[in-house]
Amino acid sequence: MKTIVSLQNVCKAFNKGQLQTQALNNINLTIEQGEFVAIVGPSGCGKSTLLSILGLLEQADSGQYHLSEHDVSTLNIDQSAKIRNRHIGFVFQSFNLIDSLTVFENIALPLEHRGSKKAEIEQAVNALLTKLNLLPRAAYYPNQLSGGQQQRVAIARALVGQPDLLLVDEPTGNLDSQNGDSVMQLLCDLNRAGTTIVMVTHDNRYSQMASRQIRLLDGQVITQHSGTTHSANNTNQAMAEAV
Ligand SMILES: Nc1ncnc2c1ncn2[C@@H]1O[C@H](COP(=O)(O)OP(=O)(O)OP(=O)(O)O)[C@@H](O)[C@H]1O
Repeated sequence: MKTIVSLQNVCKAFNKGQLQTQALNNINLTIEQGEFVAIVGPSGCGKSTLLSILGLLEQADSGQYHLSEHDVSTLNIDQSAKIRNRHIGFVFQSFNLIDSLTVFENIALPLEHRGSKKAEIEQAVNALLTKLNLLPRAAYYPNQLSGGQQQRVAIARALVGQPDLLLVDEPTGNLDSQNGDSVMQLLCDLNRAGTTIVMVTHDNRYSQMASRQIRLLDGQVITQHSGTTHSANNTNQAMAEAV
């Protein structure tokens, strides 16, 4: 099995005036291809910082980060952007779609940045629109969509470049429970089809649907549990049991 993420002794501190916060303290973590990992823990324990480092939005102060076969511990901004575009898809709680672009154009963005050919972009975007039941909304703008539809567009945008790793930050945080459940169902389906996912969530119901839960406290990994390998049935069962 291919290792997608390898973190060794990763530390990250933030300085504000005289105050220093050790957001991550010696994190060691390996994530294999095809895993669905939930990162959980109380507010301030370092979940978002860890996701930002995994997504090359922040750099660790010390330690090693290998993403697929690349040592990405010490990249400059341009190198990080290039690796991020090729290897990482990011889904945010607040969707982060561009309001002035249509659904199609939003999803196409990562491939536009990559300089892909028009025909290739059309094929990839249309395939995802079909897969995620968004084809009838291709020409809509984000503010003409429900929250659940917007999050599906954001997921399509994150996937269009066929990343090695999908990073998902509180994907259901801005959604009602029905739309939240359907976005989680989509993530489980994508994982079953092979997508490697790391998700930060406060929602115990949803973290149980991942194949592994990593619990942080004060910037350290305190426990790791393997959950059930989800099938369509036990995804529904996990939701039902957790209500
Ligand atoms: N840019 C920053 N400047 C200063 N301190 C920061 C910064 N970002 C995070 N921190 C601090 O680092 C620690 C970890 O923050 P982080 O946002 O990673 O936690 P979290 O587990 O994601 O919290 P939440 O669940 O509330 O989103 C916190 O104590 C936070 O105050």
